[in-house]
Amino acid sequence: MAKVYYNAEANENFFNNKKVAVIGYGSQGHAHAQNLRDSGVEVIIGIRKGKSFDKAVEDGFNVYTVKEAAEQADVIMNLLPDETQPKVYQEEIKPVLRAGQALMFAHGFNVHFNQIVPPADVDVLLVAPKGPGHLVRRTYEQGAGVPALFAIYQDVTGEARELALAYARGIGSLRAGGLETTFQEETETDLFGEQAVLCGGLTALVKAGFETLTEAGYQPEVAYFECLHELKLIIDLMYEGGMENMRYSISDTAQWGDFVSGPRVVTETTKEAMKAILKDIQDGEFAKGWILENQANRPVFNAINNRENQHQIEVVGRELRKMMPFVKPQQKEKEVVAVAKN
Ligand SMILES: NC(=O)C1=CN([C@@H]2O[C@H](COP(=O)(O)OP(=O)(O)OC[C@H]3O[C@@H](n4cnc5c(N)ncnc54)[C@H](OP(=O)(O)O)[C@@H]3O)[C@@H](O)[C@H]2O)C=CC1
Ligand SMILES: CC[C@](O)(C(C)=O)C(=O)O
Ligand SMILES: [Mg+2]
Ligand SMILES: [Mg+2]
Repeated sequence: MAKVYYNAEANENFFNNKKVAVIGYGSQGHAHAQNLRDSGVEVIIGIRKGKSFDKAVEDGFNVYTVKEAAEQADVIMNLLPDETQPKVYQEEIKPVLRAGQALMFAHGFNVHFNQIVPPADVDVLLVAPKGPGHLVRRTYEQGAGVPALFAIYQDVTGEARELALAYARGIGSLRAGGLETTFQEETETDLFGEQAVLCGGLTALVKAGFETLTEAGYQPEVAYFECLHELKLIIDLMYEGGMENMRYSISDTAQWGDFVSGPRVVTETTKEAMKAILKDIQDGEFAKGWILENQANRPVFNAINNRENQHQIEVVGRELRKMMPFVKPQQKEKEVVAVAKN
């Protein structure tokens, strides 16, 4: 089994007399910054003027431009969106990078696909939480954490590994476990996971189930509860104790249906499609498409996003959730609804 690192294996004093600049204050940025601060690390924020800037100030941080923050920090954690990182790096980080500083990422995309080529005299590493930023913060506050991968791309100071572990500890990830990897493995597995299983695979599965029921004449509200709402309850059981634990809790009828019908939905053809997705990731085809889509100002991304937000499962879900005050939107929902109405 791979070695898994926990709090005891990280140097809790590593950040004494060191300053961390968290660049970006979005999903991961706010979580890293607040968790590190609560772990006793001196954190400053580098961000453009706007919503995140105001939020970081409101949360009590010293907030600077990206350039100013990068200049005064020992460790620079790059938490801008992947697609904006190369330009901001070229214009605001690279000009002030000093030998011996550490340049960090939470995803290897730009380094692995050569969109950012760091100079040879800085440490380059990643600490990539395996979970959404808002959960990185929420679980930390609950005394738990989200597991993380860490990888060293360049170690000029001889301290990069110690930094990676101390950083992962500071954001709470070593409460759950840290695994060493490479930039290549983190990038390719992360892209594959989000496309084929966690986000793309899951939403496609849920929509197909919902559409199958509603097209057969069943009530959309019933289909919503069956295919989306209950998913969290089922996933919670898998999160807590694997598929075995979920199957222990469901009826034997459901378990038999799971065994005989699951493989009819996810077939060898599905696996072939997954292999094709993985190949596109490995040979850079997916990265190329995403970079070009951003250069063209995201026409396809925006069109699909609007269409998805208006899908019947989303419209019905918004109404049903209003009657479940315990299912509170914790972050984005208001903005998503506003976009869907436009
Ligand atoms: N989202 C997640 O949970 C995960 C993300 N990651 C990785 O973490 C990194 C950050 O992603 P994520 O947290 O989703 O990013 P978000 O989109 O949530 O946040 C991006 C932040 O960067 C700011 N920003 C955007 N453009 C600029 C710019 N040109 N100059 C200065 N600031 C800017 C935004 O500010 P503003 O409000 O002004 O737009 C915002 O604060 C990525 O590498 C991603 O792959 C890794 C694991 C999980
Ligand atoms: C699953 C999506 C993710 O990879 C993540 C939250 O880990 C991301 O890029 O947001
Ligand atoms: Mg991920
Ligand atoms: Mg990802």
